[in-house]
Amino acid sequence: MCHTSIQYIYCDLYSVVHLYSVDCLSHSKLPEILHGKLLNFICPSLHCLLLKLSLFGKNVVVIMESGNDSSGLARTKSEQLVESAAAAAALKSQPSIDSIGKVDGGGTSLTRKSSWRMVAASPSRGGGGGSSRNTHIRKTSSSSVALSRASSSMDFSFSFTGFTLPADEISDSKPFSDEDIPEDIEAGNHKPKFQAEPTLPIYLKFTDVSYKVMIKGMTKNEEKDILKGITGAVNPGEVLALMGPSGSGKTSLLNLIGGRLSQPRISGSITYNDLPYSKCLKSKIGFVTQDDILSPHLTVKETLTYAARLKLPNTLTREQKEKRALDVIYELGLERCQDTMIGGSFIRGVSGGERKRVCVGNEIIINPSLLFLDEPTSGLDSTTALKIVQMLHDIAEAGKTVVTTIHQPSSRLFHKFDKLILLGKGSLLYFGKASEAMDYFQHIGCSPLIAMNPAEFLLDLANGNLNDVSVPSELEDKVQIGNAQAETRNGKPSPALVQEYLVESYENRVAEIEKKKLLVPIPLDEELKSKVHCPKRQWGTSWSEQYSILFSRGFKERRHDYFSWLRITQVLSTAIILGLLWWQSDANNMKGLQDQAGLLFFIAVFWGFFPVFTAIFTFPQERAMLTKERATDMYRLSAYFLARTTSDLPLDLVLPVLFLLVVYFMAGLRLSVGSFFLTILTVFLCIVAAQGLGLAIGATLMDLKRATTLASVTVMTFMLAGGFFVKRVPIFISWIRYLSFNYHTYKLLLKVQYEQVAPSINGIRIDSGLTEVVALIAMVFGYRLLAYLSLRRMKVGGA
Ligand SMILES: Nc1ncnc2c1ncn2[C@@H]1O[C@H](COP(=O)(O)OP(=O)(O)OP(=O)(O)O)[C@@H](O)[C@H]1O
Repeated sequence: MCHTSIQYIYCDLYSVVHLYSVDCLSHSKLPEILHGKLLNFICPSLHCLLLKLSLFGKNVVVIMESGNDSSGLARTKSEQLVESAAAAAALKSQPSIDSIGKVDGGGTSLTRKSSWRMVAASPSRGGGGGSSRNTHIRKTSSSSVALSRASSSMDFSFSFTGFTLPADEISDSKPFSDEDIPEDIEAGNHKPKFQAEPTLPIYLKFTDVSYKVMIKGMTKNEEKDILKGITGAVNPGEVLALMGPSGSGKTSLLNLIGGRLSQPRISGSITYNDLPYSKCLKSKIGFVTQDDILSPHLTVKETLTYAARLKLPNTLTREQKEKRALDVIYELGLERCQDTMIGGSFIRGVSGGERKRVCVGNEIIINPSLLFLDEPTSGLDSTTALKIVQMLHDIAEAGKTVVTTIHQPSSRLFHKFDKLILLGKGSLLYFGKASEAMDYFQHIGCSPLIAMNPAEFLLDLANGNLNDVSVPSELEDKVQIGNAQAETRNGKPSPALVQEYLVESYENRVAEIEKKKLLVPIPLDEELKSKVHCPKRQWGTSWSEQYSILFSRGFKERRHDYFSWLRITQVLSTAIILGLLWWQSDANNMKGLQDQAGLLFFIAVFWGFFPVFTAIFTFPQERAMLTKERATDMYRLSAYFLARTTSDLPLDLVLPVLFLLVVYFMAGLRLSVGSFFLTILTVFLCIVAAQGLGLAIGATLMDLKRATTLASVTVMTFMLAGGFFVKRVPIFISWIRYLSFNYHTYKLLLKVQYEQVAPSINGIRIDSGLTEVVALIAMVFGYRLLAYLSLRRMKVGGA
């Protein structure tokens, strides 16, 4: 029976707001529903509130839903809505909100707690048409979008303090339709193409996972529990969210189940298709870290193209790989910024949301079976965050398994997760369907008393904060007994007690059931299952290809360095000052020769000093990137190492040539082509040897402070032992000069200039120079080998 035509706004207390148009309502128990809802609202266990406002002559109903109890859970949202709408129709006869308050005496608390100030809609517009459209009850996913669209078009804002809508626009507020839903957010409209390609389904299970770390103290070491017996599972097609307060262990758990931690203090079982972690999983896992690890000087397109070329298998051509990168750019909506540099602390680049999407793109480019993300939405506005979570949803829908940590999602985000793990101080407080989390906590006596985003409510609980949350009778008893330790100032149980209660409740009611569920074998045939296990690593491309891609990437990354006017000016100005000071020096007399020897020693020191200090930064600065990329077996370390060290060589050649072109001729050094080129060659050898030392120190210590301290001591020692300052070095320390590249360079430079002038200069004997050349070449390779071995022993996740 059609009672009325009414448009109303449905709001769940998690701030999801939906507009509905309903005109055909029938319900035989309207008064009961009304009374029930209002009474329930006053009781903590309640879930629905109806208000009717007669404002500006319009019939307006707000329905707020604060979660479901167990019976509510069984009902669908649309069923609840039909009930609510029916109640709304009944309310039409009620004069005002005050009269509702009088029904149960709860009006005061109702207005105080929720303070919905004004909600309005015109019955003539929303429901007046009597068309079939008006009887349609929209599904929740699109309706939330509809409201945001509707709210902007109607110019009202929504918050927990209510809506505000200019009175003159109330009657103009138009009902929304399907066309109103923005394309980019509407679920399912934006299906990724490549993500739909079939991948190996991976079922992830983890049972009783514990993780401890050793904290080093001044006097003794202490063991700290980071995770305590966490159990959970996630299947292909699902998004599992890890939630909890800061420091609760989300990242640690994500790293553990993502195969990124391999320490002896880990216990429990983690399986992928019922098999343990194996190295070949690296190429099937995408892992988006909390910090965006990207090269700031590459553009979005370059970043994704290099990732595609390195990660994708050789079965694809270069063009296909580049096309895949473009597909990812398109799928992630990065077309507009594809030629923008990523940027960093000192260079303005893409926005935070775009950078996060590039990070995600970097990982999904391989079409991974398992995708892990650490706080992919932190620092983003709610719309961008929603886009990212919607994207995760799409990825999961394509058959991937997605696990993400999330800090404080909005209610819209929260509803996009399939499963939820709630952690509190490393303990499991809840594992199960995200949609059932509120019911579970209501079931154990913790219900929100006011409008609350479920995520906020859950985080409050995990923090042990029961403000605006009903206190379970068990805890109330403890407080009433007068246990001082259990009570806080406001008469609420202490956070520690709340957490203890939540952990125990989960252990007693759910944990065992969930563990039993995990014992059920996964529904895959053995052959498919075993594909997660293979004895050998799988590289995307061959060694030579990896080398050439990394060389080209390194070259592009540092192109700004190569043509940095600052560096060129620095070198040229030093050269000019030297040239002026030693202007046309004459080596034919003893004083002039002594002066020139001083210049040659300075050249040996100058080109020994700078390369050490620039090379020191190489590996510590790239450590995060290297660890991230090596953790996914993107390339071999040897290919990276060689590419990284050789891609710097062009600059290392250009600058000393410029320098010598100025100094050599201004200072009037030996005018012969051979001498000039031998001088360049000597300086070049010195640079490459010194770089090797810098690389070795950086790679061994991986800490810039310690590395620069060690380097300054070493360089100073080598300089002092270089043969210019001290002539008579005590025998027991004289060996040190043979380690000094300054000494060998100086000796070679003297030889090139004066081999025909004198048998020894400044106490340094001029000989064939072979020893010096061999010593420098040995340093070039020896220091690099040391650097390489140091990098090898560097831990990468899951290696
Ligand atoms: N290797 C470690 N050594 C010492 N403490 C550690 C180590 N790893 C983790 N912790 C500690 O374990 C706790 C959990 O850390 P984790 O990073 O997993 O928390 P989180 O929930 O991800 O926090 P956030 O949301 O702030 O990122 C923290 O107290 C952290 O200090």
